[in-house]
Amino acid sequence: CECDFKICAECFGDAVKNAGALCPGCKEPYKATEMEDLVGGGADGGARPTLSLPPPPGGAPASRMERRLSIVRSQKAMTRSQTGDWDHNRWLFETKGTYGYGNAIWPKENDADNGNGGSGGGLGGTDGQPAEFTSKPWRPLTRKLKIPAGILSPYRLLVLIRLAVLGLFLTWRIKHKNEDAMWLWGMSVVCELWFGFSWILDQLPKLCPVNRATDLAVLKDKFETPTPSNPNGRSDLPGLDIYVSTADPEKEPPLTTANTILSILAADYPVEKLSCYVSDDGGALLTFEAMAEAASFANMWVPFCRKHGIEPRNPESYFSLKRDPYKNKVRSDFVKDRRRIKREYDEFKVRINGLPDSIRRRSDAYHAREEIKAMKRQREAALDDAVETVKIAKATWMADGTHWPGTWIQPSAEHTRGDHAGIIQVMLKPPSDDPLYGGDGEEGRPLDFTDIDIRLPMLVYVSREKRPGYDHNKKAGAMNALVRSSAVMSNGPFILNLDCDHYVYNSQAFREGMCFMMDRGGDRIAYVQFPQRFEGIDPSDRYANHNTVFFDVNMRALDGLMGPVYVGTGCLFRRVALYGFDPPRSTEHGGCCSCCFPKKRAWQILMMRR
Ligand SMILES: O=c1ccn([C@@H]2O[C@H](COP(=O)(O)OP(=O)(O)O[C@H]3O[C@H](CO)[C@@H](O)[C@H](O)[C@H]3O)[C@@H](O)[C@H]2O)c(=O)[nH]1
Ligand SMILES: [Mn+2]
Repeated sequence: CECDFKICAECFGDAVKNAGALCPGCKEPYKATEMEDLVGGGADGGARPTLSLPPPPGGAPASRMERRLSIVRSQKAMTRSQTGDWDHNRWLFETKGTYGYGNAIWPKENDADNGNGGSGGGLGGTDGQPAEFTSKPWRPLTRKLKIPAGILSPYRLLVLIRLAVLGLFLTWRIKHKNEDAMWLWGMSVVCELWFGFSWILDQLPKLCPVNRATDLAVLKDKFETPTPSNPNGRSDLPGLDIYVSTADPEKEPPLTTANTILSILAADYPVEKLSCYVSDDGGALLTFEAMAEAASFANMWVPFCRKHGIEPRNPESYFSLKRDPYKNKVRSDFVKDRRRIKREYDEFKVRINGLPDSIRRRSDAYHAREEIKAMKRQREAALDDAVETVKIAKATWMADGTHWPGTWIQPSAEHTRGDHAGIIQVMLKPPSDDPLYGGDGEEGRPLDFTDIDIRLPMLVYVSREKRPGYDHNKKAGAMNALVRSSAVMSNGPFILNLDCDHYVYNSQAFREGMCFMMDRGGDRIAYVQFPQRFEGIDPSDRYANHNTVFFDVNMRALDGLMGPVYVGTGCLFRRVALYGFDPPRSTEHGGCCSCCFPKKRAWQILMMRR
């Protein structure tokens, strides 16, 4: 199959026998040519079974097509950010109605509420489907959308004019030597040449930026719709491991980390396929207990988000939204539920903020007890000797009355930041495979979660071992430790990493990322990166903290070339890509190659299957 999903020869043989078999990778029917090649090239040659494959689903009726595309509606209301401030990013790009496809940027309110995505989808206008969409015999999960020539051509022209001016200037500079100050002249020529060269390097990728759109409805169709082999319509999406790194509970408040975790646990992705790993490089009990609190609050927060389609699913941001929370909410008990959750969240905050104190008090109490014990023991052991003052290290104690293996508040040997044991603790155990519905609001349960799945994804706390004399490589080291530890626990084929101060703004984002990975030819993609958006920046953004040029111009432009650079966070990886294999072949992007050399390609596939 074109997606190169590897299956063993026998399974493929079976698939060939069953007419209409789908490739388990991209859920597309196998193409007849591949099968003929396989059978023809097989050891026994000869007998070719006649195959009756279903016709390619290219000519789907227009009404279905329309349903799959959501249409960008009024742009005016969207130019205000969630804090109510003027949003330059969006104004700059969305006024054309063509910007922002398939990215995690502020999901449209209507989509967020009806929950079934298409959030990235949409066409610049209402006119028909894009050519990329209709020309393919299969239904693509993603589309590449060209930037309209009206926007790009003037920009290219400007680049050309500047290039010409630059050329003229440099010739003038070189031709007009300054005899009085040759050194100065030489140096400025070298510098100007260098600046010119680096400017060209900077401009070239920008000549062909791309936008991408995902189609969440197709993803749902392919992976989550009941089929004969999957009558319950259980999700077939791949496992996803989310890594959150935190290093220091003083600089990175545990409340922020807890909010990040909550936004991940509440994301719209099959619960049994999602696992969340927190890496704590500080090895702090404070972070550990904050995560435990978050896990317990999630029992309420996550079903609440599912029930009412909350966006964003980070409680701190949600409760500080300036817009009307009751808009587009249909369920009559929303007001009551929201009020209740708000109160619970406030109590949760108080608990988290009280943790440092409670840990200290607890440790003091245990320490006093230990000291008395030690004193007694000493008195019994050496009645006559001169009694020395007992001195024991002041440990940090866990709630169950044992020493915390990580960093202690008062550092002592083997309990400092750079020297402590490894800790791994499952905070939420892996959920059952089938949905577990909550009960009504009675029996002590605060909210009515009838028909709402109340399962939570797995949550694991990891603090890697650290010893003096080793280079722990900061965040990269933490990521490595998580790659290894998650490999023996959930081993999700995809990995997404986030810093503790970043959260998932759009609950559909994981699905959107997966569209790229599961699309035909997606096996050649090592990672998909989300742009970063920032909150709490001053309204006029005088220091350009939104970093718009970087995320929305440079990175998109590089995407049109060979792919953007990795920026360190918010990145969805294919796990095997991190395992150090050779990159996949660089030729063959489908298109012309595959139609010119069908034979060769079929053979290649065949070889790999063997
Ligand atoms: O020993 C360490 C040090 C840092 N971190 C984590 O690494 C992340 C990023 O560190 P930070 O100091 O916040 O760097 P920033 O400059 O804010 O981060 C940006 O730049 C980094 C690289 O320069 C990227 O790794 C980050 O993803 C990117 O957000 C945070 O989650 C930290 O908790 C660790 O896990 N262990
Ligand atoms: Mn940071």
